[in-house]
Amino acid sequence: MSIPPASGPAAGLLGLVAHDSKKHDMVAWATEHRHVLSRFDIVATGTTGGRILDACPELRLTKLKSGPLGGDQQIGALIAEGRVRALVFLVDPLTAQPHDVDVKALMRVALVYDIPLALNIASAEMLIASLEGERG
Ligand SMILES: O=C(CO)COP(=O)(O)O
Repeated sequence: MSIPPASGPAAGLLGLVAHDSKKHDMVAWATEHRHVLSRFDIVATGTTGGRILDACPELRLTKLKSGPLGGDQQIGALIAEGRVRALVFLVDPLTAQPHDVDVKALMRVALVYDIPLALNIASAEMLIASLEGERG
């Protein structure tokens, strides 16, 4: 993986992650807001990132490992390093995840470092509206 350095007009990475049943919502959200997302360097778990890039190939998005294979932990590590500005993590509350410990750890580290964390589309809409306003 090659994560861009933390500098430039939109410093700080955006993290994008979605469980399988939420990937369609993530792609629709990213497509709708691609003009805002294009101002940022993005990191995403592998499958989520691939789906977003299929729809929005212009985005500066680094695909990490798939969530169950350590991708959630990679994003958590970037949060702990102070690299992540905000995280959209569309979780499936109705399906057990084999890597539930990783899911909880990612949410927990986002809380520990007090970064904006959107766990559903309603919150993701508010988050992106805030980013759009900030960045003009
Ligand atoms: O499992 C995930 C988040 O917990 C997401 O991983 P993928 O984007 O690789 O499906």
